[in-house]
Amino acid sequence: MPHPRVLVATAVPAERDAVARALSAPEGVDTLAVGVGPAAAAAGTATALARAAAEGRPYRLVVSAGIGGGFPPEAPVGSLVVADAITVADLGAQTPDGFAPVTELGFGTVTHLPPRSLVRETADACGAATGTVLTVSTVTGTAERAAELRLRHPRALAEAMEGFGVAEAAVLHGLPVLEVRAVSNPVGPRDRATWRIGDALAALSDAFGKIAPVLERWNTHDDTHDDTHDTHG
Ligand SMILES: O=C(O)c1cccc(C(=O)CC[C@H]2O[C@@H](n3cnc4c(=O)[nH]cnc43)[C@H](O)[C@@H]2O)c1
Repeated sequence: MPHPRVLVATAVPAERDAVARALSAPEGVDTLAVGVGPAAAAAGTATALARAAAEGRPYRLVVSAGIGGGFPPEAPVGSLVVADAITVADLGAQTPDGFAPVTELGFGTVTHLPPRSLVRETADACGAATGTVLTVSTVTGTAERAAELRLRHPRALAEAMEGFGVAEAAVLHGLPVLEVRAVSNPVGPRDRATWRIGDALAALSDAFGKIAPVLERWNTHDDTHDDTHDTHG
């Protein structure tokens, strides 16, 4: 069987291309645009993982990558964030007492934890901050919602729309997962004019030039902490 590979799942082709052009020896790392949002990300990633396994060339690591919103001041536009926790922020129920995550309702999980050693090595290689990256189905558009998210998730550095979906697919296949985000905009009041998508894509590409060797050599056995779930919401 050929050496198992790494799958990097992005939302859109522009992110996929930013990652792919940074890979000097792309034999071990595949890039795939799976669509925007957690459902498309989960479906696209799970399909790719299942197909690869059925063809006898399974993946050993899955990476969710792309642009994202950064919580100021810790994650300014143009900076990089590597998730040490991938948390879905809006999967639950609105109750008279506020938001209740699905875990409080007795279902599923809301957080996947990437392997510690992989987070550390990846962040060191590209100069990224590490913290929680939230997955949302609706891009935050007000200061009030940003504050609410930070109150609920004090370690959150960034939000995006795919990480948790990619992680669910990876865990289903028994694989470790990582999330890497290049910050294109602040999380807060919606102001499309402030989005720096080109700068973020350039930062994403630069980051993958530095982290590809880490991804290629990282071995699951380096870290056993890859399937622990935080149930705090
Ligand atoms: O409505 C807008 O103003 C707007 C402008 C440009 C792009 C969008 C998106 O919805 C892009 C979502 C896409 O990019 C990731 N992303 C980037 N920044 C954020 C964010 O602050 N919050 C959530 N997701 C973000 C996301 O992963 C999607 O793939 C909207």
